[in-house]
Amino acid sequence: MKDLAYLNKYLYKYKFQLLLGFLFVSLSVVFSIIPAQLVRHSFNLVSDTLKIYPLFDGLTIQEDFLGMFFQIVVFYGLLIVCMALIRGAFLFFMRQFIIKVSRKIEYDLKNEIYAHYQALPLAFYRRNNTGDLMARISEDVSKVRMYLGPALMYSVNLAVTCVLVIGYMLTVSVKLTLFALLPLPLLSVSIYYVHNLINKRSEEIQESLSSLSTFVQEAFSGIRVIKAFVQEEDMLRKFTQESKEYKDRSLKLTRVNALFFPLMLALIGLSTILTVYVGGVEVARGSITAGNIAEFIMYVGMLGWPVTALGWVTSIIQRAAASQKRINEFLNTKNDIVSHKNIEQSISGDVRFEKVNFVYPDSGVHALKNVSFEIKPGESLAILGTTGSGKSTIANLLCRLYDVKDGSIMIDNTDIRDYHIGNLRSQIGYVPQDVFLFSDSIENNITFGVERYTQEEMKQAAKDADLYENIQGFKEGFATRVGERGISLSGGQKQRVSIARAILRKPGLLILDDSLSAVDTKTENAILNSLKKIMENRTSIIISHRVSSAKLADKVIVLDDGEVVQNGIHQDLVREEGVYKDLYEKQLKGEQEVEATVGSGQ
Ligand SMILES: Nc1ncnc2c1ncn2[C@@H]1O[C@H](COP(=O)(O)OP(=O)(O)OP(=O)(O)O)[C@@H](O)[C@H]1O
Repeated sequence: MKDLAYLNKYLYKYKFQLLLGFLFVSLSVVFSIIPAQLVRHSFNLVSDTLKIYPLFDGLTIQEDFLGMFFQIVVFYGLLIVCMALIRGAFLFFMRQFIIKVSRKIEYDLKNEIYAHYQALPLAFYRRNNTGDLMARISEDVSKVRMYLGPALMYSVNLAVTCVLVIGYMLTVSVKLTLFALLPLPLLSVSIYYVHNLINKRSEEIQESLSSLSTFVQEAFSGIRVIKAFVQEEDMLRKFTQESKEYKDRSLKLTRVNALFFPLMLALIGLSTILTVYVGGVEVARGSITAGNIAEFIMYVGMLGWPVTALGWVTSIIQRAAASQKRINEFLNTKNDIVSHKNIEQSISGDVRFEKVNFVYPDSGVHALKNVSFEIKPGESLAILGTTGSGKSTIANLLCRLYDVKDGSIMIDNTDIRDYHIGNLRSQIGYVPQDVFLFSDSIENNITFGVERYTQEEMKQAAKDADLYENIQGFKEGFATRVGERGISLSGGQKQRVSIARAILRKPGLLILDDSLSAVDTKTENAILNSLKKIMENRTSIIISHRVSSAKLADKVIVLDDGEVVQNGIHQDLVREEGVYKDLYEKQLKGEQEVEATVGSGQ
């Protein structure tokens, strides 16, 4: 329960609307009690009239008496209808205020969680899977909203109804009140259990549904592999199995759901029977009137729903508390990548690694060992190495996706940890290894994150990334949509959109993390030559497996198992015995073989 205290700040924010909502709840209860009392009066009136009427037998006054009696009954009827209308209006305002507040808090909470997610470091995303992140911002927030809206509303309704109705019932007859209320706690407890069962079954269904959707989503994304491996039949069998699981669980829920209303009606019915029986005995004794029985039956009806809601509300609150606990776990996760000095300055691209050792906090992998190198503004550095040797880790550290703990990284003679993170990142053009394009137009993908740009600048970025000609070939040019519901770009085209995106920001530091792997050597050379012009007074880092990418760079470092094993310039390194020369010869031989095959037309 203490987890839900986190939401108090929001309840406080909307306190006036909530208080108004609670006022309307109370008024609606008052206006549901008045009709019951009017019914008692009219019942008593009818029974009194039935007693008096025969006394006027044979007198002319009997006709007038009857007329007056009907008028009064009609008057009572109209009054009851009016009360019902007024109550209806209050119920409307009650929902308008309380449920609206719950929706507003749901909106605020989602925004808060999303903003917090975005601030958290990459390590957080590696620890938690996407499904879990999504569940907390959607399902868990919805469960919390049930507490803020319906649960609060019905709790207040229950409290006011119980105080007013039971209070009044006790003044009429303590004995009748006790008998009438006897089955109601049973109702509350059984609804609590039934509702918990319903929740359990619903969660099972939710699980089934999410596994079914994951299955379908993977099957559609991987349709090429499925067709190539002729697995359609097998996939259909698995789908049918998942689907059957979902159906069976849904049927189980339907069975429990069917229990809800009969149970409620049976217990309220039991209350009514007890009221009529015990009330009848009391009327015979003359301690209460027939009107009292009629009004008690109405009271029992009025208490039925709030008492049912008590079981329901208890279960909602329990679930909301569990959900809020999960949300709080994420909200309390601290971002450990922080700057104390928050320096904001434009960088010229002087980069220095000084004895950097880096161990990934989540996996414990020692990715960089004593790495030192320096790049001057305007220089380009190629980082080569075998897979897993730590190349991308250098890019991660430069973008401050992780912070270095041992050794230091200096940019323009300032420790990278002293920069304002947003300011630093906005000056880095980072093209990650796994290219990501949004389902949007090519233009929006290129200009992502750049607020001001001219069409000319955007086109120039596309030209420098050797992409312009390709885009001209598309019917809608830069407005062509990519990704889902758009066209599919080739691997090399995607990489070049990503490069154009980085170039357009006119970065002080450009990092290409294996971003030319999907283009041929001719395109690779064209892009690297354009980059040379653009990056004249800036720095570029080209991470690659290919020597062809490295030979145009001013400097090369070779990594092996996190260590710098060679450094120098291409011309020297190809002569020096070592990894670089081996790689160069292997790749040269590969290229010659390809040329020979193409040349002989095989
Ligand atoms: N985010 C991460 N969390 C934990 N461990 C990581 C993470 N990223 C990389 N590693 C580990 O660190 C080591 C170096 O990885 P890195 O991605 O820097 O290699 P790389 O040289 O870029 O490889 P490749 O050429 O295959 O991309 C690897 O053993 C890898 O498993």
